[in-house]
Amino acid sequence: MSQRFTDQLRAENQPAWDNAVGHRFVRELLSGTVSDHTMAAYLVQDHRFLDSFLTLLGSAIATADTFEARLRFGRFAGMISSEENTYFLRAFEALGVSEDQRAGVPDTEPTAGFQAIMREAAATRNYVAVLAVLTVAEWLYYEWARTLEGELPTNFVHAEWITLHDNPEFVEFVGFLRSELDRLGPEDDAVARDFFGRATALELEFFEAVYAGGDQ
Ligand SMILES: Cc1ncc(C[n+]2csc(CCO)c2C)c(N)n1
Repeated sequence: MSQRFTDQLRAENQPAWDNAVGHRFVRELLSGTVSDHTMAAYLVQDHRFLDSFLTLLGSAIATADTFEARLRFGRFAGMISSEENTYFLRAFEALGVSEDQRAGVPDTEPTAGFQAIMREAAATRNYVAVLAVLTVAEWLYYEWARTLEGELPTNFVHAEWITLHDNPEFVEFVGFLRSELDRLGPEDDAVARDFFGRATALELEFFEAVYAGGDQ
């Protein structure tokens, strides 16, 4: 059997993919040893990621070529607008990060880069471009979350960030995204490769940026 299109894309983007999945931030998160300073720096940036991500999901709803896919994206958009946003707010409270403090933190370069690529993919009105960015963002997160060995960390800020990315609904959604990109990506190969590659590089840079400021 020939290799899945999404497996080819991932293979083409090693080692960036593997370096993101096995990043220091991921290792510290899974073992519950990530410092509050680092976790707060990460979550402040990631909360902004979520905003652009919803724009991209809106574009997926608009450009998908089947009713079933539109329904699937619609359900997912509802889920992340409720449960996931609540996680961020509870985490900020537990970490003692106020709304004013958050507002005073500038976007890191990878955060700005992600916002730009998500807007760019959405503006193409090309379902393949949208799928390529969404697939990286979801699949790569599932790939690190599933590497947990043993017990979840006791701190809910750590534990919930892991279970959000490794639970049956999420696994099903990653499978759906991959099958959509496997189905349509080969017809628009250059676009799929371009967006997939750039999004993977940004995922690695996003983790790197968390440690760039020192004082960890
Ligand atoms: C830089 C960055 N990349 C990917 C994700 C993963 N992600 C973003 S939105 C979303 C949907 C619901 O969880 C998921 C999985 C992230 N959080 N931050």
